[in-house]
This record gives sequence, C-alpha cells and structure tokens, in this order.
Amino acid sequence: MTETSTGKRTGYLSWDDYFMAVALLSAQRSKDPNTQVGACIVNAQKHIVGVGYNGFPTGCSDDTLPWCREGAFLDTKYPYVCHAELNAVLNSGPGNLTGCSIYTALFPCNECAKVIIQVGIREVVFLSDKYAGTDSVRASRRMFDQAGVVCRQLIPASSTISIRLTENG
Ligand SMILES: Nc1ccn([C@H]2C[C@H](O)[C@@H](COP(=O)(O)O)O2)c(=O)n1
Ligand SMILES: [Zn+2]
Repeated sequence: MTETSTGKRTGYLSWDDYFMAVALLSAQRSKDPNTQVGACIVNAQKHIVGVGYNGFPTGCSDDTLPWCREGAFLDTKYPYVCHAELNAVLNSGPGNLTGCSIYTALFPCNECAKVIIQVGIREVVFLSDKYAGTDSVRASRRMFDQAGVVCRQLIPASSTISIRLTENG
C-alpha cells in the first residue's frame, strides 16, 4: 500500500465501493441458490441505516419452503421470498429514510421500487441489471423516473476486495 506525502494511506475504499461491498457481504447470508442480493441504505451523513438480503420471512423455515424457480407458483420461492431492498427498509431503525440512497446488488423489482419511493429514498445505486428488459424492471424504471428517484449503475474502482478473517501469520 502506498502513502501520500503526508503519510496518508492510499488505496482505501471509496464510499460507493464501501457501501456496495456492505450490500454484497449481506448477500452472502442469502440461502437462495440462484441469486443472492444484498442492499444497504445510507443517509446524507454517510451513515448506514439499514441492510438486508433476500430471504424468507422471520419464522418461515429456509429448510421447508421451496427454493425452486419453476413449477407451480406455490412450489417456487417467489410467493415467499422477501427481497433484499424490502428487508433493508424493514431492518432500518426508527429514523426517517427521506433523502437516503440505497445500494443494491441487483436493480430493484417493481414491488421494491414502490417501497423505495414511498419511504422517500432518492437514489438507487445498483451493480447488476441482469433482469433489464423484464416488465418488472421496466415498471420500476418508469416509476423511478416519474418520482424523480435517480438511478445509477456503479462501476467499482476495484473488481475484488479481499478480507482476511484470521490473523496474519
Ligand atoms: N432486486 C431484486 C431482485 C430479486 N431479488 C431476489 C428475489 C429472489 O430471491 C432472487 C431472484 O431469483 P431468480 O429469479 O434470479 O432465481 O433475488 C431481490 O432480492 N432483489
Ligand atoms: Zn424486489
């Protein structure tokens, strides 16, 4: 790691990469075998006020409800799973989310877009847009546009971050 003339460390994480990394770390908690999504809500003071990942509601077993994508609707995950963005909102403290930004690993669906707008979040920073072109994402974009919520895709400064969980040596 290099230093500046004042000795300040360089190569530290930018705010954008940091908040997206928190979202991605949260996604590692997801039991969804196909798509793991994390979200992180940040206020104007750059404080994290909520994080979440996609999973079944509290008290609904990860081991008995289905994780399938196909088949009869009730035998798939879709009617049961809470999306990362919804969980991040629900996990936020008592404070107001007006003016906050949400960092999410995947562009929000139309149901989460409604929640994001209604709680006053003003910016969506996303990494993947793998469902662009679906009706759900088209509806999200339409609502965000009308509501004046700014969406931007994050181009991270670095493609990987490594974290050691054990002491060096
Ligand atoms: N913005 C999003 C989009 C999707 N999710 C969740 C919902 C499912 O658990 C999974 C998508 O599954 P797939 O259809 O890709 O097998 O991701 C979310 O939390 N946020
Ligand atoms: Zn959603």
